[in-house]
Amino acid sequence: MAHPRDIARSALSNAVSYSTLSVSPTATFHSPTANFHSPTAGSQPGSFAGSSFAYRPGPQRQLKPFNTEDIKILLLENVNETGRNILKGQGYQVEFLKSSLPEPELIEKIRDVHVIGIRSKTKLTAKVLAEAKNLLVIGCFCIGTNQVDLEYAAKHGIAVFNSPFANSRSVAELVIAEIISLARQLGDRSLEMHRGTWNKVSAKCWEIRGKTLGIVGYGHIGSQLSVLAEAMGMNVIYYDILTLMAIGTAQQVPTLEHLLEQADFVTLHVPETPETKNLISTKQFEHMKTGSYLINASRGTVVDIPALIKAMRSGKVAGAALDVYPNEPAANGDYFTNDLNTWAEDLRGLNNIILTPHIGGSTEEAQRAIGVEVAEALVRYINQGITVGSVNLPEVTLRSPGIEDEDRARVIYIHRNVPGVLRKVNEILAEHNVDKQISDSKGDIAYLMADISNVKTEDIKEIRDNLDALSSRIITRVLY
Ligand SMILES: NC(=O)C1=CN([C@@H]2O[C@H](COP(=O)(O)OP(=O)(O)OC[C@H]3O[C@@H](n4cnc5c(N)ncnc54)[C@H](O)[C@@H]3O)[C@@H](O)[C@H]2O)C=CC1
Ligand SMILES: O=C(O)CCC(=O)C(=O)O
Repeated sequence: MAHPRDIARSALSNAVSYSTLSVSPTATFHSPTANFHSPTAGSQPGSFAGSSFAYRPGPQRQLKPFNTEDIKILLLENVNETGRNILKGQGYQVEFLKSSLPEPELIEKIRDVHVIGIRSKTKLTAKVLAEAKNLLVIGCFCIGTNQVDLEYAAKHGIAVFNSPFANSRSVAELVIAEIISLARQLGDRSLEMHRGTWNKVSAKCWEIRGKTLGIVGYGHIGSQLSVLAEAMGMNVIYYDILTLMAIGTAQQVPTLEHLLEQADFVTLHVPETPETKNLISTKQFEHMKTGSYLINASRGTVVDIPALIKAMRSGKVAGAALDVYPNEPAANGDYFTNDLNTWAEDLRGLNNIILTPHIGGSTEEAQRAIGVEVAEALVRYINQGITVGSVNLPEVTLRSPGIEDEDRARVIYIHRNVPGVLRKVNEILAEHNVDKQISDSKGDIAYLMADISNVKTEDIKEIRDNLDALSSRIITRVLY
């Protein structure tokens, strides 16, 4: 018996209507530049703002198997208007909420939608996704994707996209500000003045010139930070599980301990994974230099906060800046207290600690660029089935048929990666002319895309039904 998800999705891909012709859709495979300022560019159907790679010059047909207004999108967590405008410009139904939702409300809403857009707070667990019977695709309007059960999503043919580096610069700049602020105890001095106290001190206040910055995780953010820190006269060392090319005169060190023993400032830029949980805990604080500083703008689980509190009380750590926490409030105005994290009051009572509400990527430039990048990826996936940039499905693309190419259809078949599938699929497609075909796999999941010609509207149902009947099938979509 067909799963309700499949029936709902089938309803979309069975609707037989040739879509209107549009201007040339081109593809953006790189983050738009950070100074992208046009909230409306790219909002017209089939055009993509900030495109850096147009893979077919002439006019192309926009492939859609449905009426665009049937597509329901839920955007949570105040997704930037650049993204909202692109999705609305396609004619999709877009519901926009400023905050994340408690799980019961999320489950209620996710049942109904084909697309969900989130940022870092909304947890799309297997339990939540199991209720999302219509869901085709998830857009994470941020870098991190740890909040989504990527494996469950892939196994159920739900694509996940993110914006891999549009906010990296914003995070790196925040960290530079924090390094100086901690070295000069700016947070404490400012707080004292706000309370009416003049406290002019130089003891244990330092220049950052000549100090060593230890970067844990030398990816997009870590390497960007490396450049900025060197420009300010710091020596940079980094630790990463991968061997990575050093930028400038930075040096990779072989172990985390080497880094902790040498660094005056330790800053964390790793993803949330089982390996990075409590990456910095009691043992690691022991390795740190007395009077050094810790900055965490990665994920809250990476630092053992009770251990940090002890290390700061003992003077081992002279200051810290935290932007992320194991449990974060759902919305602005909510409280950050012991109800959320049992140690919150102790943390707030420490000296020289900068606490920010997960604002590392919160700049106008970053949010605008992320809005464009993720919304464009969603449009490409919904309208053309292109998975380039997906974090959980194989990355597959084909150039779209031109407007003159009639009687064409694009078959998308997401399936379990088991032997013999291609043969069976090609038997089904054999009655038509297969113009182009591409297939790729990622672990247990494979994604096949074929553009076929010589297809009549009445053939489409048969193709779908035959593909749906294969035991390897996860999702079938036919776009035309
Ligand atoms: N505070 C904020 O607003 C923001 C926070 N973030 C967080 O920052 C994290 C890092 O971002 P990017 O630099 O863009 O990621 P990235 O993927 O470009 O780089 C992460 C680096 O960490 C390394 N790594 C992974 N596990 C490691 C381990 N156990 N030990 C040492 N190195 C390890 C990887 O090899 C990689 O080089 C994101 O995953 C996200 O969680 C990202 C953007 C904004
Ligand atoms: O600004 C946000 O919503 C989340 C930023 C972040 O942590 C990320 O991009 O991974």
